[in-house]
Amino acid sequence: MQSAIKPETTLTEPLTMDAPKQGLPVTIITGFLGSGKTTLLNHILTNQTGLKIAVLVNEFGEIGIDNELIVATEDNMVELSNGCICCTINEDLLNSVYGILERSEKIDYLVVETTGLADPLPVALTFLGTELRDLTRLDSIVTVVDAENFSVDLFNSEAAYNQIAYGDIILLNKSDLVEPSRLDALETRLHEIKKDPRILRTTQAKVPLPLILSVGLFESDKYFDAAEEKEAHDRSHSHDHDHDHDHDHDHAECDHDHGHCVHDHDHDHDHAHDRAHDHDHEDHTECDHDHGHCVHDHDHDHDHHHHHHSDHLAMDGFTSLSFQCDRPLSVRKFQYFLDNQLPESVFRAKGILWFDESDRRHIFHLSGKRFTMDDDQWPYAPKNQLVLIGQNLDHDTLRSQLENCICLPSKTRAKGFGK
Ligand SMILES: Nc1nc2c(ncn2[C@@H]2O[C@H](COP(=O)(O)OP(=O)(O)OP(=O)(O)O)[C@@H](O)[C@H]2O)c(=O)[nH]1
Repeated sequence: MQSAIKPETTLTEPLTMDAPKQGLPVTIITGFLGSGKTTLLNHILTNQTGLKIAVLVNEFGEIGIDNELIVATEDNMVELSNGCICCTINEDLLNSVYGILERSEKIDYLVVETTGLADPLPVALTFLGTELRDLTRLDSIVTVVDAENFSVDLFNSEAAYNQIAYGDIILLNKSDLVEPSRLDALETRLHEIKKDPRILRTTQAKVPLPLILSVGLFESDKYFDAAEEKEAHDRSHSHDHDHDHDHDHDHAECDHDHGHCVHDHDHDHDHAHDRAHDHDHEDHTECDHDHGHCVHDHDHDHDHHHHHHSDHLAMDGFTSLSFQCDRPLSVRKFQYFLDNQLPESVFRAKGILWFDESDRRHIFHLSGKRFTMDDDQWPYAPKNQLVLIGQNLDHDTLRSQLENCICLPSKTRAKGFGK
């Protein structure tokens, strides 16, 4: 494991500390797959009243499940991007932020949720190393840690390591799932990665919002030498927050029509030793008329030459498989899939599921070995959307296993398959 990058070596010029930094305050939420980033986002959106918050969400899976998992609030706006913001100072992210800044309605705060596989540093540098530094003020990086699944070796990933190393605040989340002794051990481990970490133990990412928003930790802590006093400016944001309403599952309506398409987007980040820069894009489109939907496969190979962050997670072969279907699944077959077919290499899954046996919308999450299924009402016509993320996935096998979970419409269908 390489040690963390010294931030001062990555910034071309230090910011002047004389003038208080103006601009849109930004909080970056990072953390490994399934740690609770979207849960934290929903906590913020639900409880932070009085501020107009813009949200940028970057997802690794490519069918945009998150837009259905993020609570809809009247005041706030949510933008989703599927571009890969994990790699470099990113045009897409830059453009999305400009889009927000240029809106006529005033936005008070920006929250960026990165994918679980992203190194937060390039995201931070997008705000610090571009013209955005005059228009925004990076407030803090909040890192969500899954207390149950956090692994000792961090998947041998520098991205996961940097999520901890650059977290101004670490939420040790899912503390309900583990013994206190495990929490103590994890804190010890976090101390080894990071001196004086600010660690907050949480369940469902429920943290008092004044502890994580407008705290001005980012600038003062690490990225700039100047031992400047915290600007009074930072403090002048007054919020009235922390009404801990219960979430009432007010799901955003999806007005995107994804058609009947299955998108499959693999990110293969391949860091060769010579750091040769080499992009390899492949697009396959197959149509499977028998099942009445399309299959897009998008393989995305990056080959980076960043000296500092060499070991991306995706280097270890993390890919995502997206499955969509406008016919119901059989509960029994899906159960069989979970119990007997789903490989351990699938580390994370999330889905909106439609079962033949139920008229409810089922929300499926898997992180590590644990899965949960919640349900609510369909705000639109039922369909299935599922994303599986893991290492070295056998996409073809998984896809055919998932297709075998689909209920056969009727005996009149000519071509039977599966049982
Ligand atoms: N038991 C328990 N479950 C939690 C807690 N926080 C989040 N979860 C669940 O963990 C699962 C993943 O949470 P998300 O908020 O979607 O995680 P995420 O980090 O956004 O996931 P990705 O975007 O896929 O990386 C969901 O089923 C949550 O309900 C917690 O404190 N305790």
